[in-house]
Amino acid sequence: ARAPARFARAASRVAARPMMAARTALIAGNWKMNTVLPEALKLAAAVKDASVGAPGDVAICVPFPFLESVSKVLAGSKVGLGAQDCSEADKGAFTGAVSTGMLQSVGCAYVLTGHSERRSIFGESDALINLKTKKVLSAGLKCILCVGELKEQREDGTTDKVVAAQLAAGLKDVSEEQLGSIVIAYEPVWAIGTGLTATPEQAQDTHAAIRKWVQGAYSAAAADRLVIQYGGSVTPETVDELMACPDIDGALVGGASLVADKFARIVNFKA
Ligand SMILES: O=C(CO)COP(=O)(O)O
Repeated sequence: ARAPARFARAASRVAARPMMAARTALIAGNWKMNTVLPEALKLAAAVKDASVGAPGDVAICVPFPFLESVSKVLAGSKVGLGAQDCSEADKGAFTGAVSTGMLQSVGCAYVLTGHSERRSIFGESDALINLKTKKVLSAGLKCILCVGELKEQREDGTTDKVVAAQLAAGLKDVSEEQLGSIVIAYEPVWAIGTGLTATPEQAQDTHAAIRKWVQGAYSAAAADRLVIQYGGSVTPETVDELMACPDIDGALVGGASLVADKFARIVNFKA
Protein backbone atom coordinates (compact mmCIF):
# COMPACT_ATOMS: atom_id res chain seq x y z
CA ALA A 1 0.00 0.00 0.00
CA ARG A 2 2.98 2.29 -0.23
CA ALA A 3 6.07 2.96 -2.24
CA PRO A 4 9.42 1.78 -0.92
CA ALA A 5 11.07 4.51 1.17
CA ARG A 6 13.63 5.47 -1.45
CA PHE A 7 10.91 6.19 -4.02
CA ALA A 8 8.87 8.03 -1.45
CA ARG A 9 11.83 10.23 -0.61
CA ALA A 10 12.47 10.97 -4.26
CA ALA A 11 8.78 11.76 -4.75
CA SER A 12 8.77 14.08 -1.76
CA ARG A 13 11.61 16.10 -3.26
CA VAL A 14 9.74 16.43 -6.50
CA ALA A 15 6.37 17.23 -4.98
CA ALA A 16 7.75 19.05 -1.90
CA ARG A 17 5.67 16.82 0.34
CA PRO A 18 6.68 15.66 3.80
CA MET A 19 8.75 12.49 3.71
CA MET A 20 6.52 9.44 3.74
CA ALA A 21 7.11 6.79 6.34
CA ALA A 22 7.44 3.20 5.19
CA ARG A 23 4.46 1.76 7.01
CA THR A 24 4.47 -1.98 7.58
CA ALA A 25 1.14 -3.54 6.65
CA LEU A 26 -0.81 -5.42 9.33
CA ILE A 27 -3.31 -8.14 8.46
CA ALA A 28 -5.22 -9.22 11.56
CA GLY A 29 -7.85 -11.90 11.98
CA ASN A 30 -10.67 -11.35 14.44
CA TRP A 31 -12.15 -14.74 15.24
CA LYS A 32 -14.97 -13.21 17.35
CA MET A 33 -16.90 -15.87 19.35
CA ASN A 34 -15.97 -18.79 17.11
CA THR A 35 -14.00 -22.04 17.40
CA VAL A 36 -13.51 -24.55 20.18
CA LEU A 37 -10.03 -25.42 21.37
CA PRO A 38 -9.05 -28.11 18.82
CA GLU A 39 -10.26 -25.91 15.96
CA ALA A 40 -8.43 -22.91 17.38
CA LEU A 41 -5.14 -24.81 17.59
CA LYS A 42 -5.49 -26.14 14.06
CA LEU A 43 -6.38 -22.74 12.62
CA ALA A 44 -3.53 -21.01 14.47
CA ALA A 45 -1.04 -23.56 13.13
CA ALA A 46 -2.33 -22.95 9.60
CA VAL A 47 -1.97 -19.17 10.02
CA LYS A 48 1.57 -19.65 11.30
CA ASP A 49 2.52 -21.70 8.24
CA ALA A 50 0.76 -19.36 5.80
CA SER A 51 2.49 -16.29 7.22
CA VAL A 52 6.09 -17.35 6.71
CA GLY A 53 6.52 -15.35 3.50
CA ALA A 54 3.79 -12.78 4.11
CA PRO A 55 4.65 -9.25 2.96
CA GLY A 56 3.50 -7.56 6.17
CA ASP A 57 2.82 -8.24 9.83
CA VAL A 58 0.14 -10.74 10.80
CA ALA A 59 -1.91 -11.12 13.98
CA ILE A 60 -4.87 -13.16 15.19
CA CYS A 61 -7.30 -12.00 17.85
CA VAL A 62 -8.62 -15.18 19.42
CA PRO A 63 -11.16 -15.90 22.18
CA PHE A 64 -9.80 -15.45 25.74
CA PRO A 65 -9.78 -19.16 26.73
CA PHE A 66 -7.47 -20.07 23.84
CA LEU A 67 -4.91 -17.29 24.18
CA GLU A 68 -2.34 -19.24 26.14
CA SER A 69 -2.43 -22.39 24.03
CA VAL A 70 -2.51 -20.42 20.77
CA SER A 71 0.48 -18.44 22.05
CA LYS A 72 2.44 -21.71 22.26
CA VAL A 73 1.43 -22.64 18.70
CA LEU A 74 2.59 -19.24 17.43
CA ALA A 75 5.90 -19.23 19.33
CA GLY A 76 8.83 -18.42 17.08
CA SER A 77 6.58 -17.27 14.23
CA LYS A 78 5.85 -13.80 12.88
CA VAL A 79 2.18 -14.03 13.89
CA GLY A 80 1.27 -11.76 16.79
CA LEU A 81 -1.33 -12.79 19.33
CA GLY A 82 -4.27 -10.50 20.07
CA ALA A 83 -7.28 -10.33 22.36
CA GLN A 84 -10.70 -9.01 21.36
CA ASP A 85 -11.42 -6.95 24.47
CA CYS A 86 -10.03 -6.07 27.88
CA SER A 87 -11.16 -4.51 31.12
CA GLU A 88 -10.63 -0.83 31.82
CA ALA A 89 -9.66 -1.80 35.38
CA ASP A 90 -6.39 -3.27 36.62
CA LYS A 91 -7.68 -5.99 38.92
CA GLY A 92 -10.13 -6.80 41.64
CA ALA A 93 -13.84 -7.49 42.01
CA PHE A 94 -14.90 -7.41 38.33
CA THR A 95 -16.47 -10.82 37.81
CA GLY A 96 -15.93 -12.11 34.29
CA ALA A 97 -13.56 -9.34 33.23
CA VAL A 98 -10.04 -9.83 31.83
CA SER A 99 -7.24 -7.36 32.55
CA THR A 100 -4.45 -6.20 30.27
CA GLY A 101 -1.97 -7.64 32.78
CA MET A 102 -3.56 -11.07 32.29
CA LEU A 103 -3.39 -10.68 28.53
CA GLN A 104 0.24 -9.67 28.64
CA SER A 105 1.08 -12.61 30.91
CA VAL A 106 -0.21 -15.10 28.33
CA GLY A 107 1.71 -13.59 25.43
CA CYS A 108 -0.68 -11.06 23.89
CA ALA A 109 0.78 -8.27 21.83
CA TYR A 110 -2.47 -6.68 20.57
CA VAL A 111 -5.89 -5.83 21.96
CA LEU A 112 -8.92 -4.66 19.96
CA THR A 113 -10.93 -1.77 21.35
CA GLY A 114 -14.04 -0.05 20.03
CA HIS A 115 -15.21 -2.87 17.80
CA SER A 116 -18.70 -2.10 16.52
CA GLU A 117 -20.02 -5.29 18.13
CA ARG A 118 -18.72 -4.09 21.52
CA ARG A 119 -20.31 -0.70 20.85
CA SER A 120 -23.70 -1.97 19.70
CA ILE A 121 -24.22 -5.33 21.47
CA PHE A 122 -22.41 -4.56 24.73
CA GLY A 123 -23.29 -0.87 24.80
CA GLU A 124 -19.72 0.36 25.10
CA SER A 125 -19.52 4.14 25.04
CA ASP A 126 -16.75 6.22 23.52
CA ALA A 127 -15.69 7.09 27.08
CA LEU A 128 -15.31 3.43 28.05
CA ILE A 129 -13.49 2.68 24.81
CA ASN A 130 -11.08 5.51 25.64
CA LEU A 131 -10.41 4.04 29.11
CA LYS A 132 -9.76 0.60 27.61
CA THR A 133 -7.52 2.05 24.91
CA LYS A 134 -5.42 3.89 27.49
CA LYS A 135 -5.22 0.74 29.63
CA VAL A 136 -3.90 -1.25 26.67
CA LEU A 137 -1.28 1.41 25.98
CA SER A 138 -0.16 1.70 29.58
CA ALA A 139 0.35 -2.08 29.66
CA GLY A 140 2.78 -1.68 26.76
CA LEU A 141 0.50 -3.54 24.34
CA LYS A 142 -0.56 -2.44 20.87
CA CYS A 143 -4.13 -1.28 20.51
CA ILE A 144 -6.25 -1.75 17.41
CA LEU A 145 -8.92 0.94 17.84
CA CYS A 146 -11.93 0.33 15.61
CA VAL A 147 -14.11 3.09 14.17
CA GLY A 148 -16.79 3.14 11.52
CA GLU A 149 -20.13 4.56 10.50
CA LEU A 150 -23.61 3.03 10.26
CA LYS A 151 -25.37 2.58 6.93
CA GLU A 152 -27.63 5.60 7.54
CA GLN A 153 -24.62 7.74 8.35
CA ARG A 154 -22.88 6.80 5.10
CA GLU A 155 -26.10 7.50 3.23
CA ASP A 156 -26.61 10.91 4.79
CA GLY A 157 -23.00 11.88 4.10
CA THR A 158 -21.80 12.11 7.72
CA THR A 159 -19.20 9.32 7.61
CA ASP A 160 -16.16 11.56 8.07
CA LYS A 161 -17.83 13.46 10.90
CA VAL A 162 -18.84 10.25 12.72
CA VAL A 163 -15.40 8.73 12.35
CA ALA A 164 -13.68 11.95 13.48
CA ALA A 165 -15.85 12.02 16.62
CA GLN A 166 -14.99 8.37 17.38
CA LEU A 167 -11.29 9.14 16.92
CA ALA A 168 -11.41 12.25 19.10
CA ALA A 169 -13.18 10.38 21.89
CA GLY A 170 -11.25 7.13 21.59
CA LEU A 171 -7.86 8.88 21.53
CA LYS A 172 -8.62 11.48 24.21
CA ASP A 173 -5.48 12.01 26.34
CA VAL A 174 -3.44 9.63 24.17
CA SER A 175 -0.04 11.24 23.53
CA GLU A 176 1.73 11.38 20.19
CA GLU A 177 4.29 8.92 21.52
CA GLN A 178 1.54 6.51 22.57
CA LEU A 179 -0.09 6.89 19.18
CA GLY A 180 2.88 4.91 17.87
CA SER A 181 1.32 1.84 19.53
CA ILE A 182 -2.11 2.45 17.98
CA VAL A 183 -3.47 0.95 14.81
CA ILE A 184 -6.79 2.31 13.56
CA ALA A 185 -9.20 -0.15 11.99
CA TYR A 186 -11.81 1.53 9.81
CA GLU A 187 -14.75 -0.83 9.76
CA PRO A 188 -17.93 0.54 8.19
CA VAL A 189 -20.66 -1.17 10.23
CA TRP A 190 -22.75 -1.89 7.11
CA ALA A 191 -19.87 -3.90 5.66
CA ILE A 192 -19.24 -6.14 8.68
CA GLY A 193 -20.36 -9.71 8.13
CA THR A 194 -22.69 -8.64 5.31
CA GLY A 195 -20.63 -9.56 2.26
CA LEU A 196 -20.85 -5.87 1.27
CA THR A 197 -17.25 -4.70 1.09
CA ALA A 198 -16.71 -0.95 0.81
CA THR A 199 -15.37 -0.14 -2.63
CA PRO A 200 -11.64 0.65 -2.69
CA GLU A 201 -12.62 4.28 -3.43
CA GLN A 202 -14.98 4.51 -0.45
CA ALA A 203 -12.40 2.91 1.85
CA GLN A 204 -9.52 5.01 0.52
CA ASP A 205 -11.49 8.25 0.95
CA THR A 206 -12.30 7.49 4.56
CA HIS A 207 -8.75 6.31 5.30
CA ALA A 208 -7.43 9.57 3.86
CA ALA A 209 -9.90 11.50 6.04
CA ILE A 210 -8.70 9.56 9.11
CA ARG A 211 -5.07 10.34 8.30
CA LYS A 212 -5.96 14.00 7.81
CA TRP A 213 -7.72 14.06 11.16
CA VAL A 214 -4.62 12.60 12.84
CA GLN A 215 -2.46 15.19 11.11
CA GLY A 216 -4.59 17.95 12.59
CA ALA A 217 -4.88 16.43 16.05
CA TYR A 218 -1.22 15.31 16.28
CA SER A 219 1.23 16.03 13.46
CA ALA A 220 2.04 15.22 9.86
CA ALA A 221 4.71 12.77 11.04
CA ALA A 222 2.26 10.97 13.33
CA ALA A 223 -0.30 10.75 10.53
CA ASP A 224 2.32 9.44 8.16
CA ARG A 225 3.38 6.67 10.56
CA LEU A 226 -0.15 5.55 11.46
CA VAL A 227 -1.21 2.13 10.22
CA ILE A 228 -4.88 2.19 9.16
CA GLN A 229 -6.60 -1.11 8.48
CA TYR A 230 -9.81 -1.64 6.56
CA GLY A 231 -12.33 -4.17 7.89
CA GLY A 232 -15.68 -5.35 6.59
CA SER A 233 -16.16 -8.47 4.47
CA VAL A 234 -12.52 -8.60 3.33
CA THR A 235 -11.98 -11.71 1.19
CA PRO A 236 -9.23 -13.16 -1.00
CA GLU A 237 -11.11 -11.59 -3.91
CA THR A 238 -11.12 -8.04 -2.51
CA VAL A 239 -7.89 -7.78 -0.49
CA ASP A 240 -5.47 -6.92 -3.31
CA GLU A 241 -7.49 -4.00 -4.61
CA LEU A 242 -7.96 -2.62 -1.12
CA MET A 243 -4.28 -2.99 -0.24
CA ALA A 244 -3.29 -1.18 -3.41
CA CYS A 245 -4.87 2.03 -2.08
CA PRO A 246 -2.29 4.49 -0.74
CA ASP A 247 -3.88 4.99 2.69
CA ILE A 248 -4.93 1.37 3.30
CA ASP A 249 -2.22 -0.32 5.33
CA GLY A 250 -3.85 -3.55 6.33
CA ALA A 251 -7.03 -5.45 6.98
CA LEU A 252 -9.03 -6.58 9.97
CA VAL A 253 -10.72 -9.76 8.86
CA GLY A 254 -13.65 -11.52 10.50
CA GLY A 255 -15.38 -14.37 8.65
CA ALA A 256 -12.58 -15.09 6.18
CA SER A 257 -10.04 -15.36 9.03
CA LEU A 258 -11.84 -18.53 10.18
CA VAL A 259 -11.17 -20.31 6.90
CA ALA A 260 -7.49 -21.28 6.75
CA ASP A 261 -7.13 -21.12 2.95
CA LYS A 262 -8.89 -17.78 2.67
CA PHE A 263 -6.88 -16.14 5.43
CA ALA A 264 -3.67 -17.59 3.95
CA ARG A 265 -4.40 -15.79 0.69
CA ILE A 266 -5.30 -12.57 2.50
CA VAL A 267 -2.08 -12.43 4.55
CA ASN A 268 -0.19 -13.00 1.29
CA PHE A 269 -1.95 -10.10 -0.45
CA LYS A 270 -0.46 -8.68 -3.61
CA ALA A 271 -0.42 -4.91 -3.72
O1 LIG B 1 -15.70 -7.09 12.14
C1 LIG B 1 -14.82 -7.47 11.39
C2 LIG B 1 -13.45 -7.65 11.85
O2 LIG B 1 -13.27 -7.10 13.11
C3 LIG B 1 -15.13 -7.78 9.98
O3 LIG B 1 -15.86 -8.94 9.94
P1 LIG B 1 -16.16 -9.65 8.52
O4 LIG B 1 -14.82 -9.78 7.83
O5 LIG B 1 -16.77 -10.95 8.86
O6 LIG B 1 -17.06 -8.71 7.78
